[in-house]
Amino acid sequence: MGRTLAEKVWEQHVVRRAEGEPDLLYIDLHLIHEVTSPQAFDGLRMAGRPVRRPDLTIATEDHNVPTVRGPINDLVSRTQVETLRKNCAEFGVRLHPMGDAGQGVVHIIGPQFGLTQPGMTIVCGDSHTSTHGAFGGIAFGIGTSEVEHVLATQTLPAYRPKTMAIEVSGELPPGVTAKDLILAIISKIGTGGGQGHIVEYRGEAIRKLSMEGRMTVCNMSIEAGARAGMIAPDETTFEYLKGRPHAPSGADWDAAVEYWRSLVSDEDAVFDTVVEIDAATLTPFVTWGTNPGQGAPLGTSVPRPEDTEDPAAAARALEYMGLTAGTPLREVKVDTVFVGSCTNGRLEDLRAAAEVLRGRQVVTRTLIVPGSMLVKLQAEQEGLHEVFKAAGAEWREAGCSMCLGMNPDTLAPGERSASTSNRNFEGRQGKGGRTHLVSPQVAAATAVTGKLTAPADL
Ligand SMILES: CC(C)[C@H](C(=O)O)[C@@H](O)C(=O)O
Ligand code: SF4
Repeated sequence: MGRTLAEKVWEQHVVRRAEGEPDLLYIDLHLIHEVTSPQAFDGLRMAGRPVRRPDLTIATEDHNVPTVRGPINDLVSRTQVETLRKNCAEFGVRLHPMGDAGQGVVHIIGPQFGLTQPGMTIVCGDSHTSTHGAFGGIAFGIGTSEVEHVLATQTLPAYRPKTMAIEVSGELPPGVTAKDLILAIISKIGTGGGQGHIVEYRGEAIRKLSMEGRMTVCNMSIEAGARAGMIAPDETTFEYLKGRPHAPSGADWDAAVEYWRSLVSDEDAVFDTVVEIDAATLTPFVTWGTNPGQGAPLGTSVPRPEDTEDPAAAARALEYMGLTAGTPLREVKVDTVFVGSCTNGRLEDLRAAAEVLRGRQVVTRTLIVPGSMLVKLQAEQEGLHEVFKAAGAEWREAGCSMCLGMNPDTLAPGERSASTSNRNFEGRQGKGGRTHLVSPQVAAATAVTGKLTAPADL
């Protein structure tokens, strides 16, 4: 019987297998940030162990950094960042600190450096590690004790998840993005729909996505409860990687591409679960509730709880969100717009937002936060920052920013945002803050009108 892509990559990395035990997997790349690594390094120190493969370990500062640079005033945040610096210096781990040209959100910098490659196993103490699966590897988030295990041994014990295929046929209509697609998928299968599975996104619409779009889709796999998301590598992947600092070159490149081409699910491979979606039926999609599965097409209205899968949860969500069933989503007023995060903080996302904002004015507080300092530099080389500033938006330094309230970029209680991030949980962007997840295009159009809006409405 044929094998799925996930099975191929997994089998390639098993260093020990025993009946009734998790497989011991070799890890090709370990990404680190300040929030989930301190205790892991403490554990190593106490055991008197070094980092096994500092050359396969890379760290950045992202969650706690202020995007208007200056000292970190919050004590917990400052301690986490200082601790990361000390740990990386002591254990010989490459770190991209605040102020460094390579600094950025952990899931943006891996691909940008060409560290993230097809067929790899990639882990990080962070749930959105699934982003890296866009290159055709197995990438997933791990807990702090697992971070310690990987630091010490470059391996990880793990049970092999089941496999799920999400087949996206047809073509996304104009104005409909990868973000709309993944929000629609999560609202269809639910926040638990992918549980216990590695999802492989397949089909014509996926093949047509850019690497940035593929990363947006894989990023949010975790919001559907999946262990990981992945997309088989193809010419789009190779083109993106070619020439990046850590991509192979010369004869090594040719050999790598030859291997990478084998990283596809076999024709006769059998998935445990299959979900089918027709891309042509999709329209811009927004969330109305307090989990990423509570979403609807922008052209519809806030649903009645009794018309949803879980009426009690929907009623609670509407209460928290301050929304009334039946209100057209286009009538929902927003006071803050955030474009950024590891979901939508890449150059393509900023270009899309700039295209909408060019020659227009924002009426909301609007934060445009590049996912990495390299994205910032590239955006500035194209003059995108001038477009944002002329429109009245704030142009910031790289970091997680308003994706979550671990730094000064937060919503005040009762404030409502249109946000290109990936989680709309209660208090996610600040205590009492209300979040609508949207694409960069919808975020930018919303900034112009002050209500949830698609560019086509302008
Ligand atoms: C802080 C970190 C552990 C967390 C995660 O695991 O995803 C964060 O990045 C998030 O997006 O909620
Ligand atoms: S940008 Fe948001 S989702 Fe991504 S790592 Fe940072 S906090 Fe997590």
